Formats: sequence, structure tokens, C-alpha cells
Amino acid sequence: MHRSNYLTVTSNDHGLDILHIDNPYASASIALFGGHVLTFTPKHDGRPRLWMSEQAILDGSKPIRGGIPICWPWFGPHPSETGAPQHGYLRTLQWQLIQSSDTQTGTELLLEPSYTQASWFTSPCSVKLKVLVGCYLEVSLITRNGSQNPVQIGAALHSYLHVDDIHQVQIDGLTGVFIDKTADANIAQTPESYGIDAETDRVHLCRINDVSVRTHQLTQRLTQQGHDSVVIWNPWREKSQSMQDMADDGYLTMLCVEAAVTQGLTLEPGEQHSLTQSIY
Ligand SMILES: O=P(O)(O)OC[C@H]1O[C@H](O)[C@H](O)[C@@H](O)[C@@H]1O
Repeated sequence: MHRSNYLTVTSNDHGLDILHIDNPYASASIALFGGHVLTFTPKHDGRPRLWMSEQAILDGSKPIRGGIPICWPWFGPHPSETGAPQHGYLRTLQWQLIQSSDTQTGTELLLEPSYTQASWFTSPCSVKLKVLVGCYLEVSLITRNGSQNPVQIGAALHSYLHVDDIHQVQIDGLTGVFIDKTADANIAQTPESYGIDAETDRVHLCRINDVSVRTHQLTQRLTQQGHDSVVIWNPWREKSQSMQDMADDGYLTMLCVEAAVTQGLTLEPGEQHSLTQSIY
């Protein structure tokens, strides 16, 4: 196995293994629990791009609130099984590091979950997560259908962006309609001037590749591929207060911009699909 010169591995107080990358371009950390990118800070401006909850539970008992949770093989609640976990089960599995190497664009890591089949999803699919830590962060979730039959999946790279002040946020690049999960899944039109001033949970039904989140201090550009939706989520005050792993005012400095497959993607036998998001 190749190993990056810029990689170190530590354990946190609860025994979770954390990969740390500190290369000429950026620093980043990834928990093997969930294959979960926790932090990413490019060195050209030193500004952390990802938000992590002050009250995130980092002991392996719950999904981690912040960074980039991996949702697979469904997004949101399971379509029929009420006992199945929200957003699938990969975000609470132990993952392994398969490979790491240094390239001209940064450090590349390849991870895979310890298993992919569960009672709610018995198809033999393989999953890998490719992470590039460079001037920008690129995360690709790669699914391969290893069965003899077509398989349907959903997925998301559920990225929590750090923003200086949610009241300043303007989202650029999204157009078309969205499903408003805060209003009985009504269909609504994306506003031209897109700010956030209340609980927001919107599934934008679009394959738009380029989205930006602007505040006075920073414009964060995100690109997506392999998605059928972009999800925008901020729980706002009341929901933040009700969440054990979020500070009451946590909503003020975060915004989720998620590259997602929410409409069901069919993979033919042997077919591979990549869901990719880059954060600049
Ligand atoms: O609390 P979680 O299971 O991590 O989900 C957090 C959020 O994820 C997505 O953005 C969904 O659209 C929301 O409905 C959900 O509340």
C-alpha cells in the first residue's frame, strides 16, 4: 500500500481513529467512523470550509453532526421500513483506509466501509470513498453494482459548510423548483435572491454543477457531479435547541449544501456510479 508522507493517524478520547492530512495545500481530518471528513482548511486563506458542531458526539454511538456525513444507500427516511436509520447506515459504520498517496494536486485517500449489505439492503454493491485534499477538497462516493440484477440507490454527500453569519448568506447558482420539506413537501420556485432567514429544508430537483455560498468574508464555491438534487438545510433556532448534538445557536454559523441522489438511481449489473462534490 502506498502511503502519503503527509498523513498521520491518531485516536480521539473515545478511541475513534482520525486521519490527519497536513500537506503544502491544506490540512484536513477524516474519522474512520463513517468515512467522515471532519475538517478542511486550505492554506491559501486559512479559512475552515466545514462546520463541526461544538456538541458533536464523537464516540461512535451516533452520526457525527458536522463535516461531511455519507448518506447511502438511501437519503432521508427509508422509503418503506420505519425502523431503518435515516440517511442509511454507512455514516455509522467503521471504514478502512485502503490507500493514500501524494500527487501534484494534493493527497489522495481511498476508503471503504467494513460492509455494505444490511437487512434493508441486501444487494452486493461495493462502495469506495475517494478524497483529495488539495487547494480544494474533492470527495467522491463510488458505488458499483456487483449483483446480477439492477439495483436502486439513493445517496448524499451531506456537507456542512462553515459560514460566518447565516444572516449574510446568499446562495448563487440554483434555479428551478424545489421540494419544501418544511411545508408538506410543496413544490416551490427557487428565489432569485436566495438568503436564509428561517428553517430551511429544500430538495432542489436539479443537476446544477456549480453553486456558491457568499458572505461578506468569503465566497465558497461548490461543484457537484453524479447528483440529481442539491439539498439546502438549516434547522434554525428551535430545531437547533431540540438537537442534543447541536448548540442552541449552532444554526447561525452553518449551512448544509448537499450533493444528493434523492430520486432513485438504477445501476445495472456491473455498473459504477460516482457522486462527487468539490469544495473550493
Ligand atoms: O439529523 P440528520 O439525520 O443528520 O438529518 C439532518 C437533515 O438532513 C437533510 O438535510 C434532510 O433534508 C433533513 O430533513 C434532515 O433534518
